[in-house]
Amino acid sequence: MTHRYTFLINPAAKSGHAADVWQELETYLDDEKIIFEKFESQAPGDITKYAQHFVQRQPTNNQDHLVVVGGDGTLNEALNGIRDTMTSKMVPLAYLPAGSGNDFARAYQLDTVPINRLKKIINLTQNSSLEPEFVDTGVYIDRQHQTKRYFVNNLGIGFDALTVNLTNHSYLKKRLNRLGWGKLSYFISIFKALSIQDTFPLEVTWQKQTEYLPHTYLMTLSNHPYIGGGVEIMADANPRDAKIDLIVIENTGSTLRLLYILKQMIVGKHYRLPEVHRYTAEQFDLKTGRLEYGHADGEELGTHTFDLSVTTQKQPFWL
Ligand SMILES: Nc1ncnc2c1ncn2[C@@H]1O[C@H](COP(=O)(O)OP(=O)(O)OP(=O)(O)O)[C@@H](O)[C@H]1O
Repeated sequence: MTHRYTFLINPAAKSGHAADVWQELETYLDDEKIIFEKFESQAPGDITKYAQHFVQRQPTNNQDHLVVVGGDGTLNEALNGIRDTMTSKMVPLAYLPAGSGNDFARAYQLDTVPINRLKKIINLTQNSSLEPEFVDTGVYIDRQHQTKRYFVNNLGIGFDALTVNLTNHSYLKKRLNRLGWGKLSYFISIFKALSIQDTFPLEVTWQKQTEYLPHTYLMTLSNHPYIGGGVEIMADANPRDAKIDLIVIENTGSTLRLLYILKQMIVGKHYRLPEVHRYTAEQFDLKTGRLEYGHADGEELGTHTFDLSVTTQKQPFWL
């Protein structure tokens, strides 16, 4: 039976580098006479719509494959698209990393050389003895806005969300991405965020326990160890255990102390510090008491107080 591929491409990922990646892939697909169709996003939100459309029209055979080309934000959009639809179909996702952070690719050790990754996806999907792997994705209900959304990597409130916001709006990001120094814009934003971010009260409830953390600086929920393009914030987070991992870092002292905590985080010794709180559970309820930035997979959630219920759901991926 013939395999067909639907590619959802975000040409704007990595400040336009993904468009070049796609050109190279398209040439290969044509040369190899692989049957495919492509949908290139014109604006944020398009990938979600294309993914919904794929699920709605997908016949019940497993010869039709959905491949996402872009960064973590693009993958987030695709995941939300396939889950938004009312159908109970579980659509496996294939992902070809072409973004700046690529934390999903890092977590699952995906090949980041585009042609190699494409060949792997074709191999995986055409080998009838292989199955997609079910791994954890985060699902959160925003009680204030009555919405339900999904994330592939992490959801953050406070310092890392502010850093995401500053990076996304940084004029340097584009330039540095073009030079291949995309990470530098993230580091510059970290320093800016350090001078802006204040602490906020957070209430964490899990397994019938509640903890109140009045001086929260950073709060990250994650399916796997990485945030921000390779910062190993929770080395022991397991993306296959049907549990969600949470880290909260409080700031009760000076900026110097904060820098020390962040430095300890980079070398993986932060868990032992009293300001660092680490949890793993099947479900969390989280409430913040001040206006804060939020993000999910680097996609901005706006600035507001948060009242979230977060758990995990398995999603099949061609890894
Ligand atoms: N055609 C488009 N033009 C502008 N922005 C787009 C377009 N299509 C999608 N987007 C938006 O581009 C943003 C960035 O995408 P994405 O996160 O995939 O790339 P990235 O930021 O380079 O990579 P990473 O998240 O891995 O660091 C997303 O918010 C997405 O909604």
